[in-house]
Amino acid sequence: MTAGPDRDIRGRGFSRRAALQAAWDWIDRHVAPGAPQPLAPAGCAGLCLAADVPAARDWPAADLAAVDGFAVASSDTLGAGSYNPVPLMAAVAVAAGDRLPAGCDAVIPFEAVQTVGPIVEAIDPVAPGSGIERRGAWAGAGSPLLPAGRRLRASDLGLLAAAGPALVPVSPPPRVRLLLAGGPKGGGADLLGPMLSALVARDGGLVEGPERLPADREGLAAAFVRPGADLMLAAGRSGTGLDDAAPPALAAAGSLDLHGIAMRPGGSAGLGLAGGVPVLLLPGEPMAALAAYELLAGRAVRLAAGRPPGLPQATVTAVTARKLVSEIGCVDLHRVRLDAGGRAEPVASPGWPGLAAAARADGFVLIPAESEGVPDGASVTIYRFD
Ligand SMILES: Nc1nc2c(c(=O)[nH]1)N[C@H]1C(S)=C(S)[C@@H](COP(=O)(O)OP(=O)(O)OC[C@H]3O[C@@H](n4cnc5c(N)ncnc54)[C@H](O)[C@@H]3O)O[C@H]1N2
Ligand code: MOO
Repeated sequence: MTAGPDRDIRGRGFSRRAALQAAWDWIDRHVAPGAPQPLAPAGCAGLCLAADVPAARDWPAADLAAVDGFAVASSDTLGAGSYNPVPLMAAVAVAAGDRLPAGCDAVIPFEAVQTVGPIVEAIDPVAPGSGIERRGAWAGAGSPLLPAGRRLRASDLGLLAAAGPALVPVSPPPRVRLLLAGGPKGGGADLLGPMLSALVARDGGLVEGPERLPADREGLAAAFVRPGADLMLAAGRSGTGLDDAAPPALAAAGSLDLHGIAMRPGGSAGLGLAGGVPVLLLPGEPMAALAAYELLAGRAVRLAAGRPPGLPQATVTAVTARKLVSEIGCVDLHRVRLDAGGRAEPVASPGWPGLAAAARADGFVLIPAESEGVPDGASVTIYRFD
């Protein structure tokens, strides 16, 4: 058993750690986006659609010229050829984007006609629909425009202005309370506030804090039960030391459902509920906090924001320059850099702390729990830090 709400493991150490997959399952069961809000699309860049959005009207709204030339009835060009120019008495000069005049069903580009004085002559027949954009060609009223879950891109805002409804249902950004428990020891600077705030914002959360609190069980428990947050992250004092107040504080405020996760770095992370709100406990050691954010907390923030739960980093495949050793039963996060030959070279072992090593790395490779690692020359997926 991992520590439950009633068992204080301070001074005893972890007897067993939960599988990372079990922590993901817990997050997927307990975290959901907030009720959809109808918002004007202009303010929705980066937010996620909470439902499918169909086109509200035909786009284009009418048949339009797609080229600069002469709008014609295609039947008027029948039999035209360079030896049989056909005068087009009803041709109307149009520019691309103009509404097609009544009675016309094609546009002949300037290059495909000859003019004799004021007379325009077709030197080739045109098919109906040639040189035009039909009404509803890009989207017909009621047809699917954007799917639920879509994180709105700049171009989507254009699409919605063209053919979407006045208001779209979006998942509101979750309010993420960021608590720093205890802070750095030995008078160092706080690294976790800036780093975790940026990560939460990256994943679509609205940061409340960071709030610095002493490593005190009552004070932390009070911060956990305070209403107003959709999700909470508490970083620092998450381990098994005598000063590690965050796990017992969460147990007192609600429930400590998992503590100790089979991953490196970040293995002293935990999770539970306070006042019905999911709480993630992250280690204080900054590299462990980064790993636990990426592998656990980030998933919760993205789900709460209505985003896909998987890692958001761009990936690249590379061949290892050296063996990546891994501990069986534990997901290992290897910081790697790409060497001059484009090969993945480890910069530090998963058990070695330090954010400085992350700064020297281009990304990370994840070795699954069942693997002893990968040999040199093997192909791996790198999640890029940038
Ligand atoms: N018996 C065992 N001891 C430890 C284990 C274990 O499995 N058995 N795991 C180790 C691992 S791994 C880690 S990681 C740490 C986790 O420690 P905590 O989460 O309790 O972290 P703290 O005690 O708060 O501090 C550790 C370290 O981090 C620095 N820190 C904390 N907050 C900040 C901050 N806001 N900004 C910058 N740096 C911060 C702090 O100065 C400490 O150096 O437990 C091991 N022990
Ligand atoms: O939580 Mo500790 O890395 O396992 O660095």
